[in-house]
Amino acid sequence: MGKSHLEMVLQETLQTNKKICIPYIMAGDGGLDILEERLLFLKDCGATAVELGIPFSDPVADGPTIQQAGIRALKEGASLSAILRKLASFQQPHPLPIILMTYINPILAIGLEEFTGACQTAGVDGVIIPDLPMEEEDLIANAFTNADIAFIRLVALTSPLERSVTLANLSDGFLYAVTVNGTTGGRTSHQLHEVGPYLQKLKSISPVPVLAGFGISSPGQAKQLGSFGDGVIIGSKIIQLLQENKYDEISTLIASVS
Ligand SMILES: O=P(O)(O)OC[C@@H](O)[C@@H](O)c1c[nH]c2ccccc12
Repeated sequence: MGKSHLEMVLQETLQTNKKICIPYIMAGDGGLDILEERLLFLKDCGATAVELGIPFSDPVADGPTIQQAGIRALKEGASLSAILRKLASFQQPHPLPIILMTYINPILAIGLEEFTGACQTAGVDGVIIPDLPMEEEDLIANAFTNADIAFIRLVALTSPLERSVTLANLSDGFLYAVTVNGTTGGRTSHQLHEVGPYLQKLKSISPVPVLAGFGISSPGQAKQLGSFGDGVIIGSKIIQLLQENKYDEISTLIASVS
């Protein structure tokens, strides 16, 4: 596979000695009509790419903030198909690369081929599927490779080294390093004596950039965790600040990473 749009944008950021910041928002939270505006806003804040959550009824990896955002989005009628149709209606290329974060069920419900085709039409650059174990990914991974969609793998603090190496080598675009044992959501601190060496180790073995995610909720944390690898992903805090209309704080949080 040639270098994807996502890979190029990430590389450009790192080449200018900046860290990568990928905010996560829930598609359809606040209605799908404000999605385009939010993408532009995040771009203006200096985000490198955006991780766009697909609301799902059984979000096993998510804490309360994202669960609530998912419930709001589902009430607004947001579904995987509706979100892909909406993205397809925006001007392309999108202001920044779009990575869908979806559980596997919604993909299987619309069908793998239908999904990859709709992602291409919608200008989706990458996909994260947190409940698809490496052992069961073959069919799906091949479909993404053929469609030129980056399939981003996750590693956990508890992943044995050998497994992390395999995942890092498989991962397209970047490697998502989960920095807590638990669900998504803001925490005031991380176990840095454990997380620091974990991120540094991943960085030393990974051919793609390593991004830290889960529990980052302040500029200080973002800077600190970003410094061990290539950048960070911030979800729950961004969702909370959007909900409170605290746009300046979002801007400060994203700017703190680079
Ligand atoms: O919300 P946090 O703690 O900042 O974590 C990032 C996260 O929101 C986003 O990447 C994400 C949302 N839901 C997920 C499920 C699994 C893995 C990752 C995610």
